[in-house]
Order: sequence, then structure tokens, then C-alpha cells
Amino acid sequence: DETVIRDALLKFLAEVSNNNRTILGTNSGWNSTSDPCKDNWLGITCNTKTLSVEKIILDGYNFSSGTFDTSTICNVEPIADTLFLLSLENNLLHGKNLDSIDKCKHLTHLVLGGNRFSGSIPQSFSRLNNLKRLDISNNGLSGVLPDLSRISGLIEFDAQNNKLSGELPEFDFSNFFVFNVSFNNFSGLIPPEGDRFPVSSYTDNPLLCGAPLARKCSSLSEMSESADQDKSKSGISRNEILMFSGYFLIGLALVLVILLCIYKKQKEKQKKKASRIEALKKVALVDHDSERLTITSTESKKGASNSDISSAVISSDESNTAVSQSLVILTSPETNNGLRFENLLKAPAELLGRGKHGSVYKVMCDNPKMTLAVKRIKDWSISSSEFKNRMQKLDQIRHPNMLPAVAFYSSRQEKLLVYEYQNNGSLLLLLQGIQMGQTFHWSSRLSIAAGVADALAFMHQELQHDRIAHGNLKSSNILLNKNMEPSISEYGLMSIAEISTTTTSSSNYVFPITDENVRAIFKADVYAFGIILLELLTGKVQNNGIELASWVVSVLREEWTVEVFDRTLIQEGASEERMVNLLQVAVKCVNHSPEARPSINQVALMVSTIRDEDDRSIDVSASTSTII
Ligand SMILES: Nc1ncnc2c1ncn2[C@@H]1O[C@H](COP(=O)(O)OP(=O)(O)OP(=O)(O)O)[C@@H](O)[C@H]1O
Repeated sequence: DETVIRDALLKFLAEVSNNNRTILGTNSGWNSTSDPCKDNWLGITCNTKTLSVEKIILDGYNFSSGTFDTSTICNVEPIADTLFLLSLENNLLHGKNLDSIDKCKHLTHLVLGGNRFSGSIPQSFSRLNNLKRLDISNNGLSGVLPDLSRISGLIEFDAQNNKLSGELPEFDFSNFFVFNVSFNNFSGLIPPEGDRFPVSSYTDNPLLCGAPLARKCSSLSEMSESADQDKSKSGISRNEILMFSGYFLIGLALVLVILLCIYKKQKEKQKKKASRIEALKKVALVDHDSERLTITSTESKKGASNSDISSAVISSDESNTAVSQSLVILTSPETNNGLRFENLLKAPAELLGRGKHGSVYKVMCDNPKMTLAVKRIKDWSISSSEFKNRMQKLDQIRHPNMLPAVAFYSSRQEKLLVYEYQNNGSLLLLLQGIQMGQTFHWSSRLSIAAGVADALAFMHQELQHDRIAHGNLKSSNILLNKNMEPSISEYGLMSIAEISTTTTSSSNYVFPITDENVRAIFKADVYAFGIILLELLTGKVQNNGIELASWVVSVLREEWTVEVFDRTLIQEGASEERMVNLLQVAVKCVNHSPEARPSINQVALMVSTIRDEDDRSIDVSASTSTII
């Protein structure tokens, strides 16, 4: 069998690479003198006991002139009998003998997106009874789909960007977690429960109708029914009616697009005009007793986009000298640097981003020379005295992984919070970098997780009495200091009342404020930390953490745990055991019921134990390699 497997794999590679084996690199192992399993060929994963091939993953090689001949793999029994994952994503491959796919009958994952497969999808696909994930997106496939609804375990189907047509099979949508057939030519009614997925899953299929699309089917079917009745009289068939309706809809869409373009152009013109005027006048005027804080925007520099740069200059009303008293400088070391409100207000500022709770500016202060991040929150319901008390309370509690505010300003209309600017960005940026091929090592992820958990546990303990939780923990609020250690920003910015109105399942609280509700607010931080752990483990960032949590939980229910992990962690050789342990902690944190979640103290202990084990294993392997 070993020789048969090796020869078959080499033939498969010769076809996909168009006889250019070196495309996988010189150390890939793929050659006739080595063994795919024993010598760890690149992209091949084998069962360690039986040495049978279980996974073939060759994604993103852009083979371009090659062909995936399915028979080279699936007609070879020793491979077909054990292979459960085949992934050839983004390789620009042509397809050949796709109808042999059903011989690979144990496949649970078939990922063929981003290639040049054309023609229709053979019926044999519907005989892949074990399939859970099928990705045929971004190809040139056409014709009607085979009856994939026969595959009862299918939970992910990606078929977007093809030329597929006909009606959708009667899928049982209750099983699906991912479903996308957008940008095809499908027609007819979306099967029941298809509206579990958003419009974007169906968009750009001009003849598809029914929920969640706004296009109702009744009009089409009524038309075609009456057309059927009148058929003998008018001679117009149902298909013709559908075709004309299609033309009508396309025409309508074109008119709408043209109108939209005209509207956008006019809007842009108005915007440009407005921004020119805006640049000259004040955008914010804040009265605070006799003080006046004015934030004016300046016209963007040449070559920079007007909306992106939004460079702002915070300047004081120079005739007013009382201004400096309104900035409360906290007991940070910077106090000694003589930071003054006038200097802060005069310094040039650049908009970093607008979040749910306000905007953040990067402010380059000249005297003292320091770069600051100023969060500006408008119309915050908190009273000035409560805000002041809270800021002073927070200032007394320091943790190395917590970013303290340097100063703050408070008026009825707005609050300013001044932090030291952190040059190394946020955890969110690190996670987004993974998608662009940047490395984010397992050990760094673990130590960020441990640092954040530690800091949160400390803050919860110190601030339980004052009922101040973080309230808005997420990866964009975890910044990285100059040593690339995590620094949690914006602790305690959301008041209890604001958290209560947040309508996520993690923080859906009923008021008045009872002890139980206060406990739940702290447990909402635990939930948010769980989402951060899931982001670190999966490498996925989602706007809605609840979606990420339910995806992970569903994958675990299917018992294919390894599938949730970020592929780069597996490639790096991160310990599967410790990843699973951390995943178990994350799953406990995102439990729907706040009471069932562990306390952040328990979480911090579990995470640091995993991190310590990992550190020890590195030490052991380092000392072993030294001895060898
Ligand atoms: N002290 C800082 N140093 C460097 N970057 C910062 C600092 N504080 C915030 N940022 C960055 O500025 C951007 C905007 O921050 P902001 O807090 O407004 O966004 P957000 O976290 O998405 O929203 P919100 O906290 O209001 O829900 C984010 O990318 C954040 O990482």
C-alpha cells in the first residue's frame, strides 16, 4: 500500500502542478524516495498509528495551469478509504473526472473554492453521505445542483460566485451554520427556513425569490399560474413568463443602479462642499461654566482622503485662561511632565476611529513631548461627579496589564479621557493580520490571554464593591505596549445603566440594580473574555462575538474539535492538548447563563496553568535539544 499511496500522490501532484513539483518548495518532502506519512510530506496528514492518509491540504498555491484529476486520488483505494479532508482552495485549478468523487466516500470536508472548475456538478457529489462542509465557491460551475439535500449532515455549503442555475434543493436549513449561494443564476422559491441566513447569502440571483429576499414569489407564481391557464390562448409558456420577469427585474435593477449612482454623485458633491465650509467653522462647541473648549477640524492635507484623516486640532479659546483647571490630571508619572490642558488642546490630532461610545484621537503633544490617545464621549448620561469619582477610584488601582488614564475632562455635554498612545496597535490588528499572512505565535497568544485574565481578575477583586466592571471588553480595547504585552484600555467606561440596555444575550439584564444583576455585569466581562479566547484560538474576528461562540459550540458538538483552531497554529505545531484545554475554558466563559460561567479568578488560574505548562514544555524541548 505504501508504494501505491506514494505513487498516487506523486501523480496527483504532477497533474495539479503541471509537472512542477518544486512549486511546493524544496523541503516539502514530495519525492519518490520518501514516504508521505513517515516523512511528513507537506500538506499530507496521516493517522499516526495506521499510517493512512487522512487529510490532503494544499491551499493557496495558485497552480494555475494544473488540473485536479479526482480519479488520481479517489480511484486509489488505500487513499480513498481513509481520506476525510480534501482542501485545494485558491489554486486556479481545472477539474477533471469530478464524478469519481463519490469513491472518496469518507470525505467530511471537501474544499474546492477559488479554482477554475467548470461544467455541471456531477450527481456523485450527492452520494458523499458523510460530508459536513462543501465549498465549491468562486469557480465557473454551471447547471443544476445535484440533490445535495440527501446529505443529512451537511452544515456548511459555500457555492457563491459560480454560474449555477435551477432551483435550490430542499435543504434542511436547521442543520446549516454557513450557507451561501450568492452571485449565481438560481431561480424559484428559497426553501423553507432559508431565511435563517441573511440576504447576502442569496444576493445576485435575479430569479430567486422568497424570504429573506425582498422579492416575493407570489407575483411570479401567480403570473405563471395565470399564464399556464391562458397558455392555449396566448401561447406564452411559464418559462417565457419567468424569462420576461427576469428581464424586467434586471431592467429595474439597472435603473435603480443608475439612479443610485446619480444620487451618490450628488451626495458627494454636497459633501465636498459641506466639508469645505465645515473646515472653516467650528464643529464642536462645549460650554463648561465660563470655560470654552473648541474642537475644530482642519481641511485634510493634500493627497489624503478627507473623511479618513479628519485631522482635528483641539484648540482653546485663547482669551480664556481658566481652561487649564478643567483637565483633571491623574496621579500618573506623566503628571510630573507638566501636561497642561492648553498644550493638549493646541496639539494636532488625528482621528483613530469612531466606536460605539465615541471617537478616539491620536494627539501629538509638544510640551511635554508625548503622544496621547484622547477618547471623546458625547452625551454620556453619567453625572460629572459620578464620572469624577469613578476616574479617581480607577486611578488608585494599578495593574501592569491595565492602561491607566493620564487625565480626564468632564462637562455636561462631553467627557474626554486621555491615555498614553500605544504604538503597537491592538489585539484586533494582530488577529486581522493573520488573514494577511502575518504570524501570531501560540506562545504570544497564550501570554496575552494570561495577562488579560490576570489583570481582569485583579480589577474585579478590587472594584467588586464599587460595582465597576470593564463593560466593553473586546480585542480593539486590548492594546499592546512597547514590550508587546497586553494593556487593557477603557476599563469602567460603561456605567451599569448603559450595560443594562445592551441587548446581547450576554448582558441582557433586568433592572433595578440588585446584587444579582451586579454579579451578572461582572460575568459579562467573563463572557467577553471567552470571546477573546475564541478569537485567539480560531484566528477569526467577528463583529458579533455571539455568532463566533455559537459556531464554535456547534463544531464541538459535531466532535471535530481540531477544525475550530486557526490553521496556522496547527502548522506551527502548537500543542493540541493545550489548545483543547484553552478551548474548554473559553466554552465555559461563553455559557449562556451568567451563573454557570466561572469567576474571572477561576478563569485566570486555568489560563495561567495552561501557559505555565506551555512554558515548561518549551524549556524541556530546549534542554533536550541542547543535550542531543
Ligand atoms: N491608547 C491608545 N493607543 C493606541 N490606539 C488606541 C488607544 N486607544 C484606542 N486606540 C485605538 O483607536 C481605535 C478607536 O478606538 P475606539 O475605542 O473608539 O474603538 P472601539 O473600541 O471599536 O469602540 P468602543 O470602545 O467605543 O466600543 C481602535 O482601533 C483602538 O484600538
